Amino acid sequence: MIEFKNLDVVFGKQVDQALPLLDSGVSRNEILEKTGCTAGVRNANLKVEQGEICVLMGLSGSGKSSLLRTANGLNPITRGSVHLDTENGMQDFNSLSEAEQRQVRMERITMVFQKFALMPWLTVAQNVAFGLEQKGMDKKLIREKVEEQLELVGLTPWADKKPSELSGGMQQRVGLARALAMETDIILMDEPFSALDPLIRAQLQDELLRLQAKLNKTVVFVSHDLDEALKLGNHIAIMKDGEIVQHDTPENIVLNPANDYVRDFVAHTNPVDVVKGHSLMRSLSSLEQEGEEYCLSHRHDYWLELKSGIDSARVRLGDQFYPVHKWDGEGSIETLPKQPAMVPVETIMKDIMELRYHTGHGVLLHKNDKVVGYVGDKDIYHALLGKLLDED
Ligand SMILES: Nc1ncnc2c1ncn2[C@@H]1O[C@H](COP(=O)(O)OP(=O)(O)OP(=O)(O)O)[C@@H](O)[C@H]1O
Repeated sequence: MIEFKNLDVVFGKQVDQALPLLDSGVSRNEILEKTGCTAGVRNANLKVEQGEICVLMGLSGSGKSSLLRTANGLNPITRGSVHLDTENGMQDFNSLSEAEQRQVRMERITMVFQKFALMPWLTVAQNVAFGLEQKGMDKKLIREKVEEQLELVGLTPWADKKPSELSGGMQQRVGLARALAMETDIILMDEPFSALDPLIRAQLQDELLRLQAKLNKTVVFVSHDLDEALKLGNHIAIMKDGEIVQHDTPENIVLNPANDYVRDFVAHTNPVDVVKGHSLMRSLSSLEQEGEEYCLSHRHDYWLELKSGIDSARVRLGDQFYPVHKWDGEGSIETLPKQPAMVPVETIMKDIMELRYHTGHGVLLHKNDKVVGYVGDKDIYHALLGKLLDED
């Protein structure tokens, strides 16, 4: 976990003069005019939990990198604090001695850069090994770890090549492998995919999500691309002129923008691509229950029968029973049987609508193999009419 508390970053010589202006709400431009200082970050408060990807998003110059770089000491903290999970619990990074800070940086945090920052004279494997050697790790162990990481990002055959022999996307995979090899809990990513072309970029985003599902890191990810933020972020913090103006789930950012700045960002985003099953559904516990059956629709005499586990689930329409088909997102919806579908709660609304359309049934949702809810037409219409979050 990492937490930024009341954090200000002011660049310039006359910081003492700039701070009172910052506190009285004077604009960034005026502070610059009066003192020559730039308010990079203003009173940022942000907590990123273990297992979460938090995307810092905003226009160029909004302070994303300045905030990110305080986490590992690349930018000075003018005021406020950054707290990190260490073996001694949560600790204020600035209160540590220099030696402790160095150790925390090495053991708790790694960073992936936009321009990869690989060493051109070293091979792929040597680049991945570099940080581990700095740590003083045993040679044999390093070899094992490097092999493991290269395997994880699909670069095993390229281990002995130089970075210049690799494409941009592959070089960034090396950057990712190098960061993962350090086995730190926290990974800072400063526009890591921005230099890549769209197809490779999408592949690396998928790869990051796949790795994250497995590795459960605390990731702070800077991006100026809303689609990327919506795809990757469990939470998104939108920054403007150094301030975090909204910190929220992707769905809330799109459906309930906090101000016009955020509204402009999301104006062209289709909620159908963003809203997930867990926000749409009626929860199982809220459905009327009769014995082993849960009511999906009284009007249609439509019920979910759940005797024991998820595999026993079936749906009854009048006196006709339908087995439930589990779908995990692989393959095309059009080829699925015309039976009620059971999908993970994270499934996006677009897929849920397509499942509803194709199967002729409402869609059941599960989390870790437990049935948790149901999405019917009513729930879809509610969301489309923007009523979703008002009701929660
Ligand atoms: N080392 C520095 N010295 C002086 N000013 C700086 C420094 N680093 C950043 N700034 C200023 O702080 C403000 C925030 O910059 P920052 O790089 O954090 O924004 P950003 O949102 O990451 O932008 P980008 O997307 O362009 O990288 C800008 O006005 C920038 O000029």
